[in-house]
Amino acid sequence: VTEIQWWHAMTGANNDVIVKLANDFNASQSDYKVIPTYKGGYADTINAGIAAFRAGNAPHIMQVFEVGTATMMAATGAVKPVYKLMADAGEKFDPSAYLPAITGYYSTSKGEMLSFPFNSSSTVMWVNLDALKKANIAEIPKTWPQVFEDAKKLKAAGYTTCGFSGSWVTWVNLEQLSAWHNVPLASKANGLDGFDTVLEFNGPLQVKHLENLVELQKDKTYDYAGRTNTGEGRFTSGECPIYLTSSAFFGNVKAQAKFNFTAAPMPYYPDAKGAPQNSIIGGASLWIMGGKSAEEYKGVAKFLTFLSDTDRQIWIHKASGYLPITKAAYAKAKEEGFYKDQPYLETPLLELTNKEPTENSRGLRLGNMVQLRDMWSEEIEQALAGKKTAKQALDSAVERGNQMLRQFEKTAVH
Ligand SMILES: O=P(O)(O)OC[C@H](O)CO
Repeated sequence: VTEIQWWHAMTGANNDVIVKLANDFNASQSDYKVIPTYKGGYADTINAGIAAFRAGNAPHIMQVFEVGTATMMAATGAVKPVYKLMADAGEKFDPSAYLPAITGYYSTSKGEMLSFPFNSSSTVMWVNLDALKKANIAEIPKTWPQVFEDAKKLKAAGYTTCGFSGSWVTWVNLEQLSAWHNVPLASKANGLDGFDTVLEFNGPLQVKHLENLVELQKDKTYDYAGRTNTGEGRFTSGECPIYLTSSAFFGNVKAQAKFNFTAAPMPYYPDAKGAPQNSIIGGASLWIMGGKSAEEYKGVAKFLTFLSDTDRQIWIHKASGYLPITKAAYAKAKEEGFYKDQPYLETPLLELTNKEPTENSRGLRLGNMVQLRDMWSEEIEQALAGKKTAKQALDSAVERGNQMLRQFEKTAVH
């Protein structure tokens, strides 16, 4: 049996999904064995993978979050592009079978798919419906001003430590916020059109949004919940009744929340022209590492085909809240009437396709993004702590970030 190592970053309900997929694949044939290993959060996993590659013992398959895409693309030689893998292995593969909003993120401008879009998500607003009832809020808020107003009512109704919050602070409040309002995060289509991109997220919209969060943090109408998704338990425990994070929070919400819930579209500022635009994807894709044998690659290719199967895609979608990645799976989920029962699982798909994407909403691809996000988070934390104004924090995040981007341009081979 040829072993295939799969490093991943999934915990909770989504870890169960990974383990079941590997077990089912292993049971379906006897030539290959996929062995999944949890390597920590997304940042830990990419760092572990890069270190392992340098030491000559990289896994075959590595799950890399969407913002690690530029780093992986620039790592020529370290990776085997998916389109090449499938062709070399003689595995049937049609890139047009996948949803374009997803594959665009992971393909070259020529449409060559570099990584396999395994788990794509988008940001949604998770809502505790019982809490809304308790606070006499009749409608799910659609705009940011409504969220702020409702969060105050929720606080008064007993949710004293957190009216609303969210995970992945930069993803939600800078990256998705910018796309959803059709304003640039960075030039050159947020870096998709070239590594010589400059950050531009210190504009009026982003500054105003951060000012609002800073103001509401003072009495915990908003309460910061961290740089990654470790704060998500604050929604399922019932502490924070409105919570913006990934659609892939679904598995844990379903298993843990003892209240009625839904996932609504991200709020928008009604005075912003053109909002809401469309959201961008989050989640991760599978990168195939370089330097493995033809036999091992054959097994990896078969595993990617196994993952693309329509019914399996629907199962992943229903179990996790990640998106069905193929057009066939999305169409079948609709036909089955699935979204009539659970409309909230279609929310991220409707956001992604809300309008034809613009230069500001096709996606983003920035080098050193793991480090960028950490630094942006640090600046936002300083503003929330009252050590800097929102404008100062975002100006500094842009300036420091541009230096990191120029560093990436100098050192990356691309
Ligand atoms: O929780 P996920 O897997 O949907 O990922 C959320 C963000 O996109 C991570 O960068």
